[in-house]
Amino acid sequence: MKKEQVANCQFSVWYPLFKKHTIKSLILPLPQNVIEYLLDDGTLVVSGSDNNNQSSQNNNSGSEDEDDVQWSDDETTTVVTAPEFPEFSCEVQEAINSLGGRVFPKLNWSAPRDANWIALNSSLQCQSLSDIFLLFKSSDFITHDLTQPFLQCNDDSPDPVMNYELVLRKWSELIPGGEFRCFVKENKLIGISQRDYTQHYQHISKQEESISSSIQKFFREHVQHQFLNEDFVLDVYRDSMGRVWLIDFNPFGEVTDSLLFTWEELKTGTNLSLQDGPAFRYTNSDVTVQPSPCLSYRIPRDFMDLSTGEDAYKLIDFLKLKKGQQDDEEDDDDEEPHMASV
Ligand SMILES: Nc1ncnc2c1ncn2[C@@H]1O[C@H](COP(=O)(O)OP(=O)(O)OP(=O)(O)O)[C@@H](O)[C@H]1O
Ligand SMILES: [Mg+2]
Repeated sequence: MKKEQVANCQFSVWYPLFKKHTIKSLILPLPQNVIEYLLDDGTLVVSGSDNNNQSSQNNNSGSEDEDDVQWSDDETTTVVTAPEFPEFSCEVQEAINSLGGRVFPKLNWSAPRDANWIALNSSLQCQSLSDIFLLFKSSDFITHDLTQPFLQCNDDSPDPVMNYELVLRKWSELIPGGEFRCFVKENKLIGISQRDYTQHYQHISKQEESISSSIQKFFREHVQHQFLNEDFVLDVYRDSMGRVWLIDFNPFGEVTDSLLFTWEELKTGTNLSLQDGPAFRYTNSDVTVQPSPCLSYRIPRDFMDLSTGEDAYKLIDFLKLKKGQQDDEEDDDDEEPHMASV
């Protein structure tokens, strides 16, 4: 995979060419100070959000020697305030409003798909810049775009000059069973995979032929020989009326998830008999339903509840557990750490 091929998959490169066939979107250049804020992995502070940090009430009624938890340390305590980007924020808000008030955010290539669990609505739907910042700052995919977009390229040409951009796409309720990923090699559509392979969708097996032929027709009429690379991966959506929409272009290589194919198959053509058109793969009913591919990016629910104080009983249990552990440690100091004694 060449750097140029990756660069060609940036949103602002393909969007003007395929505008008619995809979801309405706006592209805003990311100011340098916003990029720096996104890359700064200090405390996550998001401006414009409801910061109900009640000022810590220091009524030290409890005896100090009993509880030596240090909530603050005079030397290191600083008041962390969220940086403000008034001009950029106005620009973003205007763009969001003009797209109907709810957007799906991306950078040049990636959406923060690995961070949806952190949002209050557990979704990537955003209504303001602070919603976007919360997702972007929590996402490894966004960091990848910002820091090493050409990591897996194998040519030694200099890195293309980057102009980072915030992409705002009009929010659309896409039904996961309507999403497909298409693999294109030398401008030939060689494979189509159900995108959400963790689920079995009955309609896909029933309508296999009509889905495949409508995607092939869309590809022939609107995409083939019109994209800058001859090898690429195309994401499409087939709506309930049977109309096919373009969702995204991705590089043809390991940076892109090969879903129900392997990259070996796609690159060498093994197991793909292409006489009757592209190979079409979907999850069968007898395949056990698999976990969501982004699960590994989450932190355990308990940590979230503890850190937000969401579940007071959990916090009490946790403190009791800690206290118990401390007592145990005092009892047998030189033993190995252990989880719990039965
Ligand atoms: N405008 C939109 N409104 C609502 N949901 C969307 C929108 N665009 C995309 N999605 C959903 O988000 C998912 C990811 O979108 P997209 O493919 O643009 O992200 P990506 O970061 O490029 O993903 P990948 O890394 O798999 O290429 C899509 O599969 C779709 O379910
Ligand atoms: Mg993509």
